[in-house]
Amino acid sequence: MNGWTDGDVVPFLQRLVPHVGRSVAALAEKWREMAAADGSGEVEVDVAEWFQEVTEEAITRATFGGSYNDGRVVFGMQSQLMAFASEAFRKVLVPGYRFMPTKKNWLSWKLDRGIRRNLTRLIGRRSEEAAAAMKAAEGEKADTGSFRDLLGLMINASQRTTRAPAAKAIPVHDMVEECKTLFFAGKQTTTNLLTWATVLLAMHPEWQERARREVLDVCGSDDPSKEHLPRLKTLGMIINETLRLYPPAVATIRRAKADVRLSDGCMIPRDMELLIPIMAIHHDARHWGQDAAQFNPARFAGGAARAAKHPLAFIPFGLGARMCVGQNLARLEAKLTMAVLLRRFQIRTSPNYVHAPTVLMLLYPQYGAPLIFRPLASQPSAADSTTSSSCPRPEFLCQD
Ligand code: HEM
Repeated sequence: MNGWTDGDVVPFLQRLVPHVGRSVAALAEKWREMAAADGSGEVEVDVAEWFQEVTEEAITRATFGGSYNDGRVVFGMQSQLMAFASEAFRKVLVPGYRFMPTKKNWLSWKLDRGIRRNLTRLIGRRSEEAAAAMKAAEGEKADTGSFRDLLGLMINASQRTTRAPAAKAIPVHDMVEECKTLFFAGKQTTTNLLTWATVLLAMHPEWQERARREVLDVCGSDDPSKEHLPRLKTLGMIINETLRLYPPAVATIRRAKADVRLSDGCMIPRDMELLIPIMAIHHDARHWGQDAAQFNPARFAGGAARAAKHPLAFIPFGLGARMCVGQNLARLEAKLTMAVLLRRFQIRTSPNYVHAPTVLMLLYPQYGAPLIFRPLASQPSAADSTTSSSCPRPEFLCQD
């Protein structure tokens, strides 16, 4: 998936802005109606649950683009499968249990077959369309290489390699697995980022107010567009500080390709697996100073690389060749979601909120994230939406 350039990624992400913006605005509208229906004029929602809608829509659009409706069916099935997997993860592991013909296992197998069948059919149809487009473009300077969605990127790469004698096409099976990986890697991680960022805004009203003022200054009476997002610097700092304190992926793994001797004399033999403890590095006072455990977005004012004493002390998306391919999409979703919500609501923690981060593959709030949303007096009209026009600079790609 790493064969894309900034020239491909920027327009691709920009096209997603209106879709993600609309889905957050729709969510906010539901909360506003719920608040209006309640005598108190405010509403308590568990954002850890509700944000799932936003991130599922975003990853489905990013992966399938024009085939969104077909993709939605597939990812709907995968969502159910992931719910079963996370339930199983909470239980005691009984070796071999997953092969037993229990009702849940039957259902999981059926869902898995359905996902593969639907994806294979979709990939077949899209490949035929891409081949026809490529044929039609032969002899012309048409750009069939640029992509509108991630599946298209894979299909284009496969079609190009089919024509290059030494290269191999990407097998359909691999494309199916890549689509499944994108959903798995992109949905819950981003839901957790949105959740922790909103919780932190609720806990820190001074930063919430600062971010809201910035959103109103930059966006005026409009909902945020792709031109506005790069200018929301305070929000960028808040998102980075959220990723530092509550990195959704708490660790990653590497295997040494060769013997390596570290500067302190410690020897890492070839093939040894190393756990990179992202969360621990992010909380290490030697890198972040004595306030390492405190929420202080200001530490990111000079950019992510200069926030800590060591430039690689901030690695929420990993690093190197296998670094997360979805980080710009995740940042875009987070900025857009926070900006849309801050324009509409005052946010505070509910008395029912218990601060208990826990690791269940990812970093979750153990008892959910019930927050209280009070609609602000001046609300954007329903007709307001995230609009698009040309953006000169690929600033989505910077780490703020
Ligand atoms: C806040 C959200 C996210 C976080 C914290 C996150 C974190 C990570 C981390 C830590 C890795 C491992 C990198 C390494 O080992 O160096 C990774 C890999 C990956 N992520 Fe993300 N991710 C996020 C969102 C996404 C999204 C939205 C997508 C989908 C577009 C995505 C797709 C992937 C893929 C495909 C890989 C494997 C890359 C490879 O092995 O080459 N991630 N992510």
